[in-house]
Amino acid sequence: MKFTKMQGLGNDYVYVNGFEEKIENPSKLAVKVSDRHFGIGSDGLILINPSKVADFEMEMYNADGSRGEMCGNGIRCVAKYVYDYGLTDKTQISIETLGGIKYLELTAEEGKVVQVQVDMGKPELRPGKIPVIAEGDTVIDAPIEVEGKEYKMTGVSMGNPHIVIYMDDIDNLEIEKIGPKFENHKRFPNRINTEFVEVLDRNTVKMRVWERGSGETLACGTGACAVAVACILNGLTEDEVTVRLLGGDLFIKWDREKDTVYMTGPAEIVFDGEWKN
Ligand SMILES: N[C@@H](CCC[C@H](N)C(=O)O)C(=O)O
Repeated sequence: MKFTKMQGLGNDYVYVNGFEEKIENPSKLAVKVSDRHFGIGSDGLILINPSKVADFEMEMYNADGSRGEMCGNGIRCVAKYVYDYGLTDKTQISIETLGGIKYLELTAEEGKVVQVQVDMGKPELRPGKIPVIAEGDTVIDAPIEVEGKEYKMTGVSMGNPHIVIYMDDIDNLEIEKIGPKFENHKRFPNRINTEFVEVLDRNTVKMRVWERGSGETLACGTGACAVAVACILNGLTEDEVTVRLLGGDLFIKWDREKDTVYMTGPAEIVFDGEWKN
């Protein structure tokens, strides 16, 4: 099986061209290839497939083999893959995901994509749609008890489920201890991606993420969008936010008139390879 290892701000996946390769059990393959000792090493697996309703389809799996509806860093890499490897010559493309069809604008230099802007769509705030078990129409600054401690969460779906938790010092957070407690908390029927956030100023925030199905990653695109939406809803930032992640910065804008979120960031190819297993 031919594959390409790609990363967006260090959030790395194994990409397989579904036009050429037929994968029988992608969930099982995701677990194998993601292993950083016995596999290729990645946060998961992404298949790039033909689509009947868009230019391409992105089929995304986490490192534990579970399916993710959307992947912000992954979708920018899919855009780079299809352009750089000649599957399209368009710089405006659409990609079908389980979280809806996304529209992307590619910036290319000397025939290679260097940056991608993604229209990530409308943030979903209704608890039942995220899903979060909660009373009311939204989950904004709402209490949640984890391991005997009360936190305040804001819930947002960007096609996949997120909660945002504000903290003073995320650098010293023992995320591998607390992350799984949020991920598997009984109030999240589909588990949850959790972003831990420090607000730096009205246009800049810093975050770490514990991803559903993959653990701590260096960046999460849908997570950065959820964080920007949460910060704006909580009155902490303006509508344009630079989100500082462990792997680098993402630029997020919530266009309130169109009620859509734009994410801009890089995508890179690490290497091509052949999987023999
Ligand atoms: N890293 C991704 C999100 C991947 C899916 C997520 N773990 C889930 O299960 O929803 C991103 O960049 O958005």
